[in-house]
Amino acid sequence: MERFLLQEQTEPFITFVLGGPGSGKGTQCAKIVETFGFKHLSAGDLLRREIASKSEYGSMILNTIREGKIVPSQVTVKLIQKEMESSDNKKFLIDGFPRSEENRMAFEKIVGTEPNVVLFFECPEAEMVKRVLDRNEGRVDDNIDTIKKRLKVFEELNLPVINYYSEKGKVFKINAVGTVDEIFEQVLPIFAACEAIKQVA
Ligand SMILES: Nc1ncnc2c1ncn2[C@@H]1O[C@H](COP(=O)(O)OP(=O)(O)O)[C@@H](O)[C@H]1O
Ligand SMILES: Nc1ccn([C@@H]2O[C@H](COP(=O)(O)OP(=O)(O)O)[C@@H](O)[C@H]2O)c(=O)n1
Repeated sequence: MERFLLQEQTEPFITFVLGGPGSGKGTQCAKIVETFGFKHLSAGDLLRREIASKSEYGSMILNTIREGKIVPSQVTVKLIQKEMESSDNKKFLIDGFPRSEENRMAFEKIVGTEPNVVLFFECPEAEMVKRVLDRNEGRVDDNIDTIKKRLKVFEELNLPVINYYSEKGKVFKINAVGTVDEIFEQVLPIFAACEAIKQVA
């Protein structure tokens, strides 16, 4: 018992990875995981997994994604929280979340913490549209009509979250145009210079 009480509790290190649809968040997350050993939690992947597992929320989530809208925060935050709690790795890359101020406030309330770092992949709309249409993963939302809706939702609901964290000095803005390696060259020094990551198990 005493051994557990004496065990050091380290705070998690949380990075939110934001950017419009197709800006390259998932691609860069894979490189960050490879280099810095984070646990990657993609909100979109967790929601798609719920649809595939035919959970009680599956059809609601599918309809919401088809419309390019945002799934109720309660549902998404619970999925993220469950993954965080069951992970031994406490360095988290939370990708595609928070997508709205409602998402952000629900995370802060339910998980009870703020991110250490927010990465924002800034990409022109035409490039995002091209990448999403070329993605070819058979996603129900990678078609021109849904992309237009997702871009509108990004501008109206996600940019305010980026502004909120910018005012807190937490946002690192990355130019998402270029090769995957060129973009990662901008990401690398952010984590390489971060002493706090080294304190986290
Ligand atoms: N720097 C890049 N240049 C060109 N295409 C890219 C680049 N980064 C990612 N892609 C491609 O663009 C598409 C969207 O990238 P992805 O990482 O899935 O974006 P997001 O997670 O932001 O939706 C994928 O098909 C990916 O292979
Ligand atoms: N926090 C989130 C993340 C994704 N989603 C839904 O999942 C869809 C796909 O998100 P994603 O992050 O996998 O993909 P991209 O739009 O970044 O390409 C979004 O358009 C939303 O419908 C959500 O509702 N809430």
